[in-house]
Amino acid sequence: MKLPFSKMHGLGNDFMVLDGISQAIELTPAIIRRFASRQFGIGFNQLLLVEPPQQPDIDFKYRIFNADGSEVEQCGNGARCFAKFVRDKGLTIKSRIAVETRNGIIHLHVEPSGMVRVDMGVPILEPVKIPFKAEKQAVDYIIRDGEDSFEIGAVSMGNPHAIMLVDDINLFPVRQVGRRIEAHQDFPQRVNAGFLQVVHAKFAKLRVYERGVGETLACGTGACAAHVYGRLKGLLGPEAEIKLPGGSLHLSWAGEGANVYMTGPATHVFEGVIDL
Ligand SMILES: N[C@H](CCC[C@H](N)C(=O)O)C(=O)O
Repeated sequence: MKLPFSKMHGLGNDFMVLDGISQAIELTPAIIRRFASRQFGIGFNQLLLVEPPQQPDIDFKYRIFNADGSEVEQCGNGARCFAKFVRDKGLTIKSRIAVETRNGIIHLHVEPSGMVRVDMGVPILEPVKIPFKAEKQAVDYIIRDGEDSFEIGAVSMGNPHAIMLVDDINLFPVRQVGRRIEAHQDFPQRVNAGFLQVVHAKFAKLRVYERGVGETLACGTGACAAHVYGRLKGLLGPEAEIKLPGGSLHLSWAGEGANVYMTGPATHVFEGVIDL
């Protein structure tokens, strides 16, 4: 079977995007891992599968799979690319799109500039819902790993994030520490590990070691979670630019109980066909 796909990215966080509306597609974790391989397949951080909605008044459903084949709840950069994909493919003419993911409904607005503003919903801070093993909800937690202990924030944007403040993201051993946090026993579904350097109240730098992938050039939900943690620590204001290695996102969060808004680009790279 020939499988057409679009290759896209959001600030270098790259995706294989599939239209599961015009064609029925059955994927297994092994197939996803093969497609994700940059030597044996297409190469991507996540695979996005667009499907018909299952709820009324919702335009689409989209499913998200990490390069290791695991299906996850949310993807911020992916949401922006999804919005561009469904419009470019003529699956909708709307510029305001409601989409169902594994863990909630998000609302997208494709602006005239082509930038996409995503309402990512209300961040989840209750440990059991992240999920994260903690006695009670707090701003900061200490997790222990062998001889070491790490101070982190824990936030879910539908998917789990641990965020650590660092002095200089370019000098910090993100991959070594990220790998240990991703697999830490206190996160029963593993976790995305963000490393945040606050420059001032409106600007911060971030690197993310993503669950199921490793370090990526950008992580949209990671930027949302980092902004929330930076706000809770009193270090970031309600509007902030967060710069990742692949580029910058604009974040807006009024505070606890409010929705997080993320604005950024979505880029189409090429169309392809692969043998399934
Ligand atoms: N690795 C993430 C999913 C993709 C998130 C990231 N690519 C984004 O833009 O939010 C997880 O396992 O929860």
